Amino acid sequence: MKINISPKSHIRGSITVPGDKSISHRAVMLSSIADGITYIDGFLMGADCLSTIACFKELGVSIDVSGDRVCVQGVGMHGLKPPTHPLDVGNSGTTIRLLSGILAAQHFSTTLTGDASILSRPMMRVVEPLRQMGAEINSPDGGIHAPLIIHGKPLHGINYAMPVASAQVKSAILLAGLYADSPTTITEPYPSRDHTELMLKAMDVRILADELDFESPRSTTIWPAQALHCAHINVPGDISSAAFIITAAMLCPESHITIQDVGINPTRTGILDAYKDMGADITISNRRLWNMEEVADISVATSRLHGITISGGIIPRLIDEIPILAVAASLAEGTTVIKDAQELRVKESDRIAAISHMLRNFGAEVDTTDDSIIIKGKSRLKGCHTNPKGDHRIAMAAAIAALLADGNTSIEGAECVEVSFPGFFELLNSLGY
Ligand SMILES: O=C(O)C1=C[C@@H](OP(=O)(O)O)[C@@H](O)[C@H](O)C1
Ligand SMILES: C=C(OP(=O)(O)O)C(=O)O
Repeated sequence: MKINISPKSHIRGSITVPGDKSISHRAVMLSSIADGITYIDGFLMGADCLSTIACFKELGVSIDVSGDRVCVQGVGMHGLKPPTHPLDVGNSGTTIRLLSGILAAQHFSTTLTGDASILSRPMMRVVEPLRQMGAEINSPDGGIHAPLIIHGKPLHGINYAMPVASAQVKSAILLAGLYADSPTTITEPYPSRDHTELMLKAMDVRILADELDFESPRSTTIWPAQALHCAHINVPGDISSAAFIITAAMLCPESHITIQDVGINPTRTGILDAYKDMGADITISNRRLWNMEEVADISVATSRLHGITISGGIIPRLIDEIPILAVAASLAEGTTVIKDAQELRVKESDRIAAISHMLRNFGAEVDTTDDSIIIKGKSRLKGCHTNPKGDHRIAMAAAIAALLADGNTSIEGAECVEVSFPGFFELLNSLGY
């Protein structure tokens, strides 16, 4: 599907964004292996989270969807059934990696596969620690890429130092650790999102993490569990989706927007910190807790931005927001340098290459290295024809750039936004004029 976008002069309104993708995945996974029924409200009906639901249905869990409420009839930690054919995770890295941790401990074998992007993403980062725990995981190339063939085994607790800060790897190990015969400790170089830990804690699992210090390694220990208990999960709005609207409001003239009920877990708010450092007019109000997750309303007004340099511990806290941050940087005064971002090379696409390709299409000045992006502001963006090649975050970043460019833009294959933000274009249309 090709979408045409013309510039907008104002972005105004009071809105909500769809549910958090990371929390939605975890809600289905954990309630499936919990005892009893769980109601999940505000679930993200995006393609990635629907893949997670489809996989658990194949594993014998009864899951009903009505509106944005999901009802999961938990089968207990040992109640999953062997699937009759390979499980398809679609485009979702979170699904394949977290599910690997659960399947490694089952009494049956499963094959996990996905789309072309998934088949090219690195899997050894989960295969290696799960093998250390006793799992048997194979693939045609020895575990480097999916399809993964997982033969469930009795697992042992391990002490594991993760080479990269990745919530998917950490969560896979924690989920396997639920089933192990002794405690498991994981240390990450910097804290990554901790939704799995908070949800497990809310389900009465014994789990303990170091105090949050964004610039230091963080260790987390999980003790084996007998059972998980849950009844209701309210999913907050996804800050990664809100970031696109926040950016549009900061950069369009005479704009003001409030986004209600957004998750502001501190392991996810790197984008707000970076934007504030760039001079953004952002206010957080109405803070409260939903199932141990912090939630708030975020208000943003048109802002004069300047370039910044970011590196180290903030990177995992805004990893999915770097495509849209790069658009903001192209319109900020001065240069922005994003360092230590090598993980972007192994997302749905090589996002370092994709960001620079997309921004150059709009006429911005961008340089890259193996692990960094350097953006020279302040460009005058020019409408263009661009193809995000199936990467939802690149497509949405291009759409926001298009609102701010001179002339019209067309985005090829724009339907990929459904992966994480169903209704994105409709929402954008309803906000500006
Ligand atoms: O755990 C999660 O829900 C996610 C973790 C991040 O990936 P990594 O763990 O690979 O950094 C992020 O990019 C992804 O969109 C969602
Ligand atoms: C990287 C992403 O997701 P995943 O790894 O789950 O495919 C993303 O949503 O930007």
